[in-house]
Amino acid sequence: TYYRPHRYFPHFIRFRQPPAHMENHLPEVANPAPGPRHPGVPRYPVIPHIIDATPEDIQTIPEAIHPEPEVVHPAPEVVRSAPESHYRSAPRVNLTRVFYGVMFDAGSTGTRIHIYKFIQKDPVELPVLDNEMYHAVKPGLSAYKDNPEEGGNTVRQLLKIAKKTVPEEEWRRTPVVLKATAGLRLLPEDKACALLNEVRHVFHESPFYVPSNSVTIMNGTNEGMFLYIYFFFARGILRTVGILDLGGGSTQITFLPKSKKTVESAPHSYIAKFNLFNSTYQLYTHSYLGNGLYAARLATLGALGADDTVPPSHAVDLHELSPGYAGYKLCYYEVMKVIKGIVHQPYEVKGSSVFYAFSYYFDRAVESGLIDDSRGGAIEVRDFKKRAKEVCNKMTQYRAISPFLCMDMTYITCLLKEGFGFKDNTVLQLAKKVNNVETSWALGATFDYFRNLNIH
Ligand SMILES: O=c1ccn([C@@H]2O[C@H](COP(=O)(O)OP(=O)(O)O)[C@@H](O)[C@H]2O)c(=O)[nH]1
Repeated sequence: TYYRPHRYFPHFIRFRQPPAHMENHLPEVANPAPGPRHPGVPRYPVIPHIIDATPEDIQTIPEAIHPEPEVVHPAPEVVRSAPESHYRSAPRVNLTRVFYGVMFDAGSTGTRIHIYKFIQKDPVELPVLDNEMYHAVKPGLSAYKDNPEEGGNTVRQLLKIAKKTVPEEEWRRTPVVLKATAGLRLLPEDKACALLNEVRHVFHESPFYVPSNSVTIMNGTNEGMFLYIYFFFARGILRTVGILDLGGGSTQITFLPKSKKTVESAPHSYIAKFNLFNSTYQLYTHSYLGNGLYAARLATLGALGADDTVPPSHAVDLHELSPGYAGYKLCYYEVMKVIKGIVHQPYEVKGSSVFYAFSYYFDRAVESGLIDDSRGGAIEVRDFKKRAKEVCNKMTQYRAISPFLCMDMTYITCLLKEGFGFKDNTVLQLAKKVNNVETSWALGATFDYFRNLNIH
């Protein structure tokens, strides 16, 4: 568990209210539409609309579609002193509101809770993230597919942290939301439903506000898009950034295309649109289900079942399965089967953009000694390849670190080169945190959820 006090929304960015007709069309979340107030439904501070996700029906918009958000100089933080008579005639109203949001990330390899505290000084400004409490448990919910009650217990444990973090008087109006990713997407429907129902039950037992549809399986497009939104707030820039995310069950690629050709040559469903600061943005984003690191291991070993994303504990490396069958080249040949013909090569990755790479890209780069755990760092695609060769050809040296390191490093190299089509010299910026904030789609999703909860 850790507690991260920070304010990372660039406070110089003022929000401009988008047109009222803009609606969110997130397919998997049927959030309550703003409407008449219902008894028992908490009221939230006015949160400006920030995201418009419309995965389908994209029109090509002109090349210059990516304006920088308007930068407005900050209003002075310190309130100037006024004569006493002024206070008497016009007392100052404190518009500052504090509110919380609890987002669960039910991933294939673990369940994580993000407890966000927001401060909004003015209803027309974007709220500022004051701090975040984060805790993760392993394994993920999908590991409890045959025992949903146990899965529910992991969520119950994490909710205890939320109760300790959120002041009691705020519980009733603090929403709890869980979004599941690849682990549950890969389960048979009945098993996934049983787990989601159990979580719903646990949520309703809790003193928090449970919005309708607060427990869902998120679609891959939104996973990529919410991570992008997170990145925007963490970095304060939207231009020329690409993101690669490698989870246990799925892998995502998301970037803001610079070239019209990228949009035109991409499969229709890979282009998503959203609205931020009154501007429309088009993203290239896709999640490859079954191409996460753990799922790829199983597929390479020929052991992928429909409802498995985590290898059994007795799983062994490819080299152990086939004595004498060692070395980078042979491993590359095997993992290639998991990628070939599945992964689309966007037109633009051949260019010189820098891509940020998170999650298992980061973890494996650390384990193989390519980067430092605390600092992260920039490497080239060819560095993954070089280190993969070293690891595979010196298995005895690396086996103690991870018996799967050769396969994982080879898979990452193959995914980047043969899958997405990156050049050897493409720079990958590896990070666990951006501006001291751990990378997660959870923040983008929390903002989107709050907008929909904005019941007047
Ligand atoms: O808040 C988070 C959530 C996940 N991860 C990383 O994401 C990877 C696993 O993702 P997950 O289990 O969610 O896989 P998915 O279900 O998306 O395939 C691991 O490297 C985690 O350390 C992380 O760094 N921070």
